[in-house]
Amino acid sequence: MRISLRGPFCRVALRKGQYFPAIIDSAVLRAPAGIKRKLTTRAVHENGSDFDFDLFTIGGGSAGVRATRSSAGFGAKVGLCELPRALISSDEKGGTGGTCVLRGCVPKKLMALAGLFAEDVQDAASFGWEVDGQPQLSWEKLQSNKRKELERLSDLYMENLKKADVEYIEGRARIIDPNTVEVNGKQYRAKNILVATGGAASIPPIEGARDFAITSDQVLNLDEKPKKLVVVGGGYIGCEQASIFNNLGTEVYLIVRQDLPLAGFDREACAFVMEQYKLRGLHVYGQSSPTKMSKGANGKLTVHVEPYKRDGDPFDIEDVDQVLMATGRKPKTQNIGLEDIGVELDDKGGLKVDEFSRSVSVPSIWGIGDVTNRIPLTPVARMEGSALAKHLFGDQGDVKPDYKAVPSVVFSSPQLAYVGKKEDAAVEEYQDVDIYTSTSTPMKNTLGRKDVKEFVKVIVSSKDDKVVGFHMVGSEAAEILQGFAAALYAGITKQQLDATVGIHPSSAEEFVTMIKASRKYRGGKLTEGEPLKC
Ligand SMILES: Cc1cc2nc3c(=O)[nH]c(=O)nc-3n(C[C@H](O)[C@H](O)[C@H](O)COP(=O)(O)OP(=O)(O)OC[C@H]3O[C@@H](n4cnc5c(N)ncnc54)[C@H](O)[C@@H]3O)c2cc1C
Ligand SMILES: NC(=O)c1ccc[n+]([C@@H]2O[C@H](COP(=O)([O-])OP(=O)(O)OC[C@H]3O[C@@H](n4cnc5c(N)ncnc54)[C@H](O)[C@@H]3O)[C@@H](O)[C@H]2O)c1
Repeated sequence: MRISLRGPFCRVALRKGQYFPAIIDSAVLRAPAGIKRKLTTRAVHENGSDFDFDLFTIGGGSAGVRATRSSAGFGAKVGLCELPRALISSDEKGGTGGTCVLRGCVPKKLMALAGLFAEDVQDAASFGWEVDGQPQLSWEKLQSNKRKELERLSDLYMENLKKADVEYIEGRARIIDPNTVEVNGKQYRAKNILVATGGAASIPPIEGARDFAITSDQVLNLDEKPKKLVVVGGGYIGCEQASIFNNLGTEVYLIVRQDLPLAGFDREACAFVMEQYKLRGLHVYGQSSPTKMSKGANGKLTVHVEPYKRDGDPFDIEDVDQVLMATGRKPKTQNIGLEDIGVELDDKGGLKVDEFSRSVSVPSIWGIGDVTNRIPLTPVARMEGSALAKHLFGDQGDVKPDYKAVPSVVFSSPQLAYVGKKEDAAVEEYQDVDIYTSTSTPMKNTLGRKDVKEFVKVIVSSKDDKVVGFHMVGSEAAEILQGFAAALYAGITKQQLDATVGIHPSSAEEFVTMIKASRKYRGGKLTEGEPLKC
């Protein structure tokens, strides 16, 4: 099939600097029918000069790669610049695949899976398996196999970009003017510049932290397994890493500023997951924050912890091998030229964009993924990338990212997953709300670790019977919640949920078998059931 482009600038740049008459083979470009609308404006005259690219992307992480490949799929001429590869990131090092592939989701999940085998061995004994001696973990083998897999994936990302006819440029990009990017001393002109530079760990000004503590990049690449680890910060990274190392046999101390970790999650689910962490031997200190860390002559660290916004005694954690600062991440918007061309940033340094991901101050600049400080998750970064490609080069008119039902999971042990509203937010928004909860022992644990429990919660807006939130704490919560996220997106009612036949025996069936509400709110006030204690 062939498609023709119309208009005065009816030509197409298939390779940088090479222009061809406007008949292109859509099979090569994989462009769906009817994409002509925006391609007629691609890589052509503006201010009297040709552009090298329709779109130039800075950053080859989840966001940048998706936007770039999708744009190329629509027939746009696209370039992408990424830093040379390294597992520990810096201003000069990065690598295709970005945080998710090289120092985020993927290595984290591999490490989490490694830790779960220890639990499995424990559970297997209650099913009659006899394992001779204590199973031993080869740290070196785990790290080396993990590294190979990350490199394989990163290479694959690069190959796929090249297959999609994207011009790949390795180096550090800097924006020179609203349509020019410089890499390795060479300038590239682009009609649109996409900033997808992600974020980096931020370390608060705690005495000794910059000298002695590590970030998530390093904790995923340690040469030796720490015997004793202090994790500062009760967010996603803090809870996941604390849990992972606890499962791998490290003595772990998790320091959390609030009473409960995971501030953005449902309080009842957080209280439940924290009990499960403690049950597995994790030391959790709530309402606490470290104020100092120092290194002794034996190379071991001491962490001084003070109560946070409460009375209480300070204490020291001694003989510590590593301190992980999991205290949040900052968008990477510095030293790439944004400030020089007047690109507006938000108060946390994120690139300020409108609902279509366009910079609010410089129209040729676009931003997606973690750099924009919206929802810093890989599937969201990808969704923003797809939406942008459609918006710029597709045939569906204006397209914006859809944040209607973004599910989220903490890959700790157990996992905590949710989609939709948490209880307090649902009550505030809908006023009349029914809460259904259930606690159970997973079948896998009925013969052994009986204190391992799972928790599910369904939140319903009672006026229209719509389910507005699903929450789960459990070993398979991530796998189970994905389907319920689709149901929530589609607007499922509680009646429809009740009419759904369960899968028996499973943990998932709890979601479709809860008949009686645990609590009810009317007019924003609790009218039935016990108030929440957390
Ligand atoms: C430890 C950890 C675990 C995580 N786990 C999960 C998870 O389980 N699930 C989930 O959904 N999300 C997870 N995340 C979040 C997820 O990794 C990010 O939301 C996602 O990677 C963001 O993608 P991005 O493309 O916006 O940024 P990034 O993936 O960070 O990509 C940005 C890229 O830009 C490059 N770059 C920066 N500056 C320049 C420059 N000047 N020139 C050229 N290139 C440049 C960088 O090298 C980098 O490769 C995790 C994050 C961390 C840190
Ligand atoms: N499974 C996942 O999807 C996953 C996993 C990891 C990261 N991520 C993404 O990456 C982002 C960053 O993760 P994160 O865990 O670094 O950030 P976060 O914002 O989730 O958590 C940071 C935590 O550090 C605490 N903190 C900050 N300063 C502190 C101090 N001085 N003392 C004690 N505690 C302090 C905060 O209260 C907060 O609880 C997340 O928002 C998430 O979107 C996702």
